[in-house]
Amino acid sequence: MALMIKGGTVVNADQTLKADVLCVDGKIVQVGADLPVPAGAEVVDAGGLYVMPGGIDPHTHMQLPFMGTVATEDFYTGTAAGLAGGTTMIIDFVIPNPQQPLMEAYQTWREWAAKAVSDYSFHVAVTWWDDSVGSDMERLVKEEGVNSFKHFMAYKNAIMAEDETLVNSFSRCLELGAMPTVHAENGELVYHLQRKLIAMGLTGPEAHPLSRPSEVEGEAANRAIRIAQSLGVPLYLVHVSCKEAVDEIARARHEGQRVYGEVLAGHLELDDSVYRNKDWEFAAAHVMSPPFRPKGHQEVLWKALQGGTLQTTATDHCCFCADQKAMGRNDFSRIPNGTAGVEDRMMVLWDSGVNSGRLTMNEFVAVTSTNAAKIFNVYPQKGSVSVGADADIVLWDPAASHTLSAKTHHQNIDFNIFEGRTVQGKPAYTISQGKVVFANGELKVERGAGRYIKRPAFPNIYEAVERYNRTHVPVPVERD
Ligand SMILES: NC(=O)NCCC(=O)O
Ligand SMILES: [Zn+2]
Ligand SMILES: [Zn+2]
Repeated sequence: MALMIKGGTVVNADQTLKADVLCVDGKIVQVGADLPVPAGAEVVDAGGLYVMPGGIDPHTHMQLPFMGTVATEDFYTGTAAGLAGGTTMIIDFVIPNPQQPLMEAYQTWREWAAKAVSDYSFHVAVTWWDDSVGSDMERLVKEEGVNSFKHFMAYKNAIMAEDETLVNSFSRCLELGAMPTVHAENGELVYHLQRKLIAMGLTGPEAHPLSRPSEVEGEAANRAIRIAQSLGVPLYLVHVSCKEAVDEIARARHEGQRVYGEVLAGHLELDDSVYRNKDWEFAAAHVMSPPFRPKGHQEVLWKALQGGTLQTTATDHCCFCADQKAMGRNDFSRIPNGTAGVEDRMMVLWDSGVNSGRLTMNEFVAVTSTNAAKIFNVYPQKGSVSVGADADIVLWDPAASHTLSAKTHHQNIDFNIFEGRTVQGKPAYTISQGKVVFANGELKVERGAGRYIKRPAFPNIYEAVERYNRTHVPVPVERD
């Protein structure tokens, strides 16, 4: 099946050029000026549009069982919503219960994800430790194409990884050529502050950010970074939300450590005043962790993204509706944590990033797609409009505007944290595996068309990591 994208402007992370793009059987086979249209090819007129790599959201939680309920967005509805927003690949998370074998959890998530309509991949969480976990990590890397492992430093009495687990798992990641990632919040402190606030009579959503102040994230970010430094392993911090964590990443990078950071569209745009809204449901709908931060942190995050301290953008898409949020009516610590955004991320990033002059179009592509593809080692199969790449493409209309709203979005949730915001710049067409799956506001998706994408271990930074570690092996002092 051939698809010709005619007359557009190709925008990659490294260059912009006027070119046609020919896709055959799901791959890009030609990029160049005035390409002839093969007989029988479908033609899409990209005049006035930017032809960019489809977005990669490296942090989603479709149908996650969490805090006594299950996220409403599943792999079918969630990947469809992603396509409507120009995101053609997600990296979701397998999260085993403590003591559950990693392979068993992985198989469960693979079954759940079989209905996805766009390509997807998995990070696997390490929530506990013994030798069998290390063996399963090896199988996941070598047989299943998993090259990143997640560690929740928060959620005590549930999925929190203790320091012992972090040290063992990070070391195993180094041996296997995988990337350790962390949700950086000091779970012990969060637990303590939650109990203290409730004892003081603060039971509403306004207490949520007070139980997880930015120093709680800064401490955990520093701890994870220092553990990674001691072991000589690279590290990726998910949903970096505050100045304290940015400062730790900047310092580590300044000192030559390979540390990467992700920021969520929500953390860039919203502040913690949402939790003090008089409407309980509105405030609870914003409960996610780390929480939205006091005014000032957003600009720090934007500068860190612009300056390269943070490299990727994500959503942490994790949908809970009003009836689920109501589980925490009398105790904010029981409000299921999570907000949506997989459909909105690219539009918000374009509007606040490119339209404001914070990001060039090429930088936009880097932070919404290419950098994630590189860090998680699927580049240039993903994250690039180039010959040989997967034909996952978004045709972006910079002139069109769109109002983000729960009334019109495709996300399976009754709330939108960007409700009512009108953005300029949106996908006119989304192409997945060489097929038009979203055009002029209409989705044309096929249940199960999404493929599981294997991500090989030892991304190219590992060449340098291993060489560096080899030249820093301690040697015993020779004595008589
Ligand atoms: N972020 C959030 O509040 N929910 C999903 C789980 C996580 O990523 O921490
Ligand atoms: Zn998290
Ligand atoms: Zn998450």
